[in-house]
Amino acid sequence: MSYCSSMFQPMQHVIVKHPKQAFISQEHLSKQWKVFNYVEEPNLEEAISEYHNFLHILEQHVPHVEFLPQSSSVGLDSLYAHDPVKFTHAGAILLKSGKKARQPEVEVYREFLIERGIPIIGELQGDAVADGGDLVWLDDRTLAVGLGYRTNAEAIQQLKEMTAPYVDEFIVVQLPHDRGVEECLHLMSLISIVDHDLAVVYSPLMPVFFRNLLIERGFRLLEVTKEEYERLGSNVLALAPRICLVVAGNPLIKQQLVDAGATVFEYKGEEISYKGTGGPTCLTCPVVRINN
Ligand SMILES: CN(C)C(=N)NCCC[C@H](N)C(=O)O
Repeated sequence: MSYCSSMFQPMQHVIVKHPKQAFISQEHLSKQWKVFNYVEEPNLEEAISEYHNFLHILEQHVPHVEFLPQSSSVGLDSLYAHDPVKFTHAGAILLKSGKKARQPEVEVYREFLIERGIPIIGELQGDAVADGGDLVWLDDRTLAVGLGYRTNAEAIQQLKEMTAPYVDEFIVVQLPHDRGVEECLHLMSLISIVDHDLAVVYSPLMPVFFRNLLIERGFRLLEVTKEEYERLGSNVLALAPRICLVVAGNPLIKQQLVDAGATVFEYKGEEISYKGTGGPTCLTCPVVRINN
């Protein structure tokens, strides 16, 4: 069995978490949204309705969708199932979030993966911190890792050693300070790969060397505007090559994707994406994508 080491191959198996299990109740949201640095308090009923539509699209394309359980040890951000682990060709690496309030999430994942017999190939140790949102497969032998507030140099060293058998090129990408340590900025906030030759990017926050490297590798870059970056327009989930899922309200990038030959699905993501700064890639943890 080969696990996920791609951002765009057809998704076969994905782990998600339902907002009922992550947000729990409106009372809980009222107490917790500031603790987790959300833009505003999400409305639970609306969040459930948005998630229903999101899931409908996901289930039409992905044969195996699994749900993380509710747990009193984790908070609102557990909705963003992408971050506590990263899949490689051989199985999952357990991470430790650079956001302290998210660190307990990995224990729920450990149990979940063990129960299902999904292999865990490694785990960050000591002071190392990293979020799944900072690890991007450029192809199945090339891993780009963002070095910023969520992923530190110690984690990068450990990840490099752990992934050595499966990775020919390990690229470290310096992330900017931008709005500071409290805000969520992952490498995946700046790039979404939607096919072997197509990526959505927000270039103003990207180092020149990385942008040039993407072009040299044959990626055509679709540029997101500042306004659409703020609305998570650069966070595009590929369900399969050029089959994309975006947060509604990003017409410019949607049109660019369509013009580049992509099929684009959209979901309303005010409560489940915008308010918690987590787009469709953040809501999903792909376990298996078939290598075509
Ligand atoms: C894959 N990407 C970019 C993400 N997972 N981002 C979402 C994380 C949002 C959460 N409120 C946080 O602060 O961690």
